[in-house]
Amino acid sequence: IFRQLFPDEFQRDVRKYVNKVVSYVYPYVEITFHEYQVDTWFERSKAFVSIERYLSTNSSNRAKRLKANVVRDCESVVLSMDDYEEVTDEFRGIKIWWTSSKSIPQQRAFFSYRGDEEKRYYRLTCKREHRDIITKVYLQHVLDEGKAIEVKTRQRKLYTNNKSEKWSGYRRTMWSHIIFEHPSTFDTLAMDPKKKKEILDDLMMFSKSKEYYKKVGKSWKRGYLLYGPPGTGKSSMIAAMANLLEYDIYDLELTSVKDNTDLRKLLIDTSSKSIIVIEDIDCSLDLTGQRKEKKEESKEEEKDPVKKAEEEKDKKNKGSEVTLSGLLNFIDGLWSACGSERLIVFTTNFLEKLDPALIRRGRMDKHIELSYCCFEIFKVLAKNYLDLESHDLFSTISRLLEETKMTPADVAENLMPKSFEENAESCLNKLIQSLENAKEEARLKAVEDARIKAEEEAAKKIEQNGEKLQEIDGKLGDGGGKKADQDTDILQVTNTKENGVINA
Ligand SMILES: Nc1ncnc2c1ncn2[C@@H]1O[C@H](COP(=O)(O)OP(=O)(O)OP(=O)(O)O)[C@@H](O)[C@H]1O
Ligand SMILES: [Mg+2]
Repeated sequence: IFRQLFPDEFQRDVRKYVNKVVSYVYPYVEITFHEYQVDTWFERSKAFVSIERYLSTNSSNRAKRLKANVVRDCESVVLSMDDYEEVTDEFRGIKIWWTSSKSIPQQRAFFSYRGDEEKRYYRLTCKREHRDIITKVYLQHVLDEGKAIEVKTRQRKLYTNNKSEKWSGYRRTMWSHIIFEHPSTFDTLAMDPKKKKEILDDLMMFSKSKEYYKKVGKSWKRGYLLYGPPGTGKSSMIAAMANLLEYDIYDLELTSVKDNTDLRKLLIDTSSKSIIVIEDIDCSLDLTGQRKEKKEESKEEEKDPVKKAEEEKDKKNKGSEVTLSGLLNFIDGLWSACGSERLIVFTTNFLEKLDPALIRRGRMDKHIELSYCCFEIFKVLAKNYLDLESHDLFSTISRLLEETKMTPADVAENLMPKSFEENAESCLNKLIQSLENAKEEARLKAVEDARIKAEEEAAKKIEQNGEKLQEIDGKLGDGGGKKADQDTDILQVTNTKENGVINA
């Protein structure tokens, strides 16, 4: 009626004054939280995510229309407020209204980008007189609660880094992830119980030492170096650590990182409560080699410029230019202090191949050796795989494990039933057979090695004796028969090749 009765200009003026009067007497304050902020529009606003979580737990039974998200592989459903829904919350006797809404763009551009998608937001409304307590106390409470709920309900993720070249452009992602669902735990991990307890205590202590690290002036992170032959449980232990502490895993593939700067960017983009893993660090990059190469290069004289350009091009194509110093800075440089509660884990099969600087305490605080299967490890595996705590065959297995080396992976493989006919005893017999085979193989190998060694030594002696012979020949030749006659009465030289002994 208003629109029909009054001309446009008048309507505009009336609206302006009505708004002024309303804002003067309107007893409420409104605060809006957008899903995407202007400066970080490739990442959802953390406040928005926290509010979403908070409202979904605290108000979902009051809202009438809900949205459902299925998490953890269809195991549970998380409900959140649907768009244009309103719920009320109460904080210290103050009533707060939350509405969820979205602004829809007027027209859609042909090329879609974040700017023309629907923009969701939450709006908080409260009475004006409560403004201070709401902005200073209540909002912090909502953010903290939201974060705590996230920790409780979050799906843990396993990340891997994308190749540096793929980072550019809109929605750049340095890390790709899948939901982490490895079943390994410290219960299923077979290792010496004493050692296991020590590691468990160490990890639990770390996760509860926020204040302690602050007090001693260290950033809240810890380095673990896991070393041992293939198949001794290094990767399984990382999964068990992540499951114990409920951390995410960042599996860093060094060869895909272009240079030290990109390595730093990757580090900044990792979240707290995570494990950064570099597997087989000795094979990832020839870090020490690169250091030598650089030294040699600097010594070289001026190179032909064409050759130099070609070499540089080659280097670029080769991929990673990450250096040892870049990696050292990654672990405990100034940038490593960003974020907190992080474990850095390296694994290697060859401890001796690593640069001492890389594994010194402070960088890799705890060195854990995972080695061949002993009887203690076997007992855990037998319990896990066959539900056996004792058996007559255990003593034979114990003796054989002392006499031969077998990795826990091999033992586990033998203990696993392969058909419905197999039972615990047949699996144990299978293991005994494998152990005996391994023992026999080891014996034959030792005999072969000894034979090769003896041959090498014999060859070496013959060579040395040949040299001695030449020396004596020389003496005889130089001084003439006379001198030799003075020195020796009889000189008889034989060289028996079989035993490499010289008789002179
Ligand atoms: N200590 C162990 N406890 C329980 N299972 C183990 C253990 N060691 C090995 N296994 C079994 O062997 C398999 C291989 O182990 P894992 O991948 O952890 O070895 P790894 O030490 O990481 O080897 P690599 O050095 O080759 O990466 C796992 O699937 C696991 O089932
Ligand atoms: Mg492994």
